Amino acid sequence: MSNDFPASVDVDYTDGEGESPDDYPSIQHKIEKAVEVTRRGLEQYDNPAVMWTGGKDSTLTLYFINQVAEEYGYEKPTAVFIDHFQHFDSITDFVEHWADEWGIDLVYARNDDVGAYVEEHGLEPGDDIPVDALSEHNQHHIREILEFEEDAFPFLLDTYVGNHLLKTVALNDALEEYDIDGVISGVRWDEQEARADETFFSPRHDPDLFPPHDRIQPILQFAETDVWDAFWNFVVPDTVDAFPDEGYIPQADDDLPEGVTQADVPISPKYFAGFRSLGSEVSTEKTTEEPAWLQNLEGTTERAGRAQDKEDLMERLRDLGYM
Ligand SMILES: Nc1ncnc2c1ncn2[C@@H]1O[C@H](COP(=O)(O)OS(=O)(=O)O)[C@@H](OP(=O)(O)O)[C@H]1O
Repeated sequence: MSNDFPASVDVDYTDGEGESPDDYPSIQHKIEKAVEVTRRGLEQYDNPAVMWTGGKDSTLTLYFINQVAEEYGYEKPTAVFIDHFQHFDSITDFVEHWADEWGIDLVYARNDDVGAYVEEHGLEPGDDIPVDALSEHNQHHIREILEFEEDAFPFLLDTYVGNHLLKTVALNDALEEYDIDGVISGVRWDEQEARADETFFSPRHDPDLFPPHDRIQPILQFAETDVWDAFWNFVVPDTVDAFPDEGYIPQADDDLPEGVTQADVPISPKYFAGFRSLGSEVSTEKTTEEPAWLQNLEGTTERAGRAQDKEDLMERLRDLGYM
């Protein structure tokens, strides 16, 4: 691992070590830290980018970026949406609408080689993709990096080969193409065991695995319930004039302030419909129709249906560059 990348960056890679959401006892403490990390990130990296899915975590992260950029005069980073070909349809409409509204340059990262095979053969999620039909670049990842020996793998996101090719390889290629040195993402300590030891600035410097870069993770300290608190008390009132400044928590999609519709609120319609997290169309389940923020957040799971979370799959994917 190279120790001199990026030479000019001055961040503390141990910041957040051994901490958990409880070390930030109020929403104010959590927000203060998010702003501090975001500000340092925008200041220290030449070309940071934010990983944005339209999900609640990355949208909250983008809110802090917008605030910091506007207050301190930084350029807003490009937002990278990794299109893995299995998103809910409404998600791209959501990100395009809010990118436009917030003046964000949005780019799509895709593994085009896999995409072309899927398209040409009309594959559905779960169908097999033969390894030897893919490019040398993808075969290198499958054989040398993942050490996967079978002839084919399923076109599914939440699997070892599928997730790596559709998301990590697409991300790595985008880092290279846009020369990105800081990847700002919305990962949180409480959402996944494999993310519980992350620090606010985290190095990814091994050039054999990815274009060397750092991860900037401003909302590690937010538990799921804090994310919703931040939305209804800060993000939404700051974005939608008709919302009271002191915050307001709607009980349903028809319980918005006079004249406001769901489309005016920077929260994906999927959360209004009861989804707690937005993975892929085939891997994400909802267990109730109740809006996400009203569900029993502490007593039930946020990531129902995510096969990635099984065994040590997430750990292995993350070692190879996943978020
Ligand atoms: N496809 C894609 N495109 C761009 N950015 C992405 C992508 N997948 C993950 N991320 C980034 O990682 C954050 C956490 O993602 P998740 O926990 O929902 O992802 S997953 O469980 O690993 O699928 C995620 O934030 P949220 O999606 O808001 O949770 C992003 O900052």
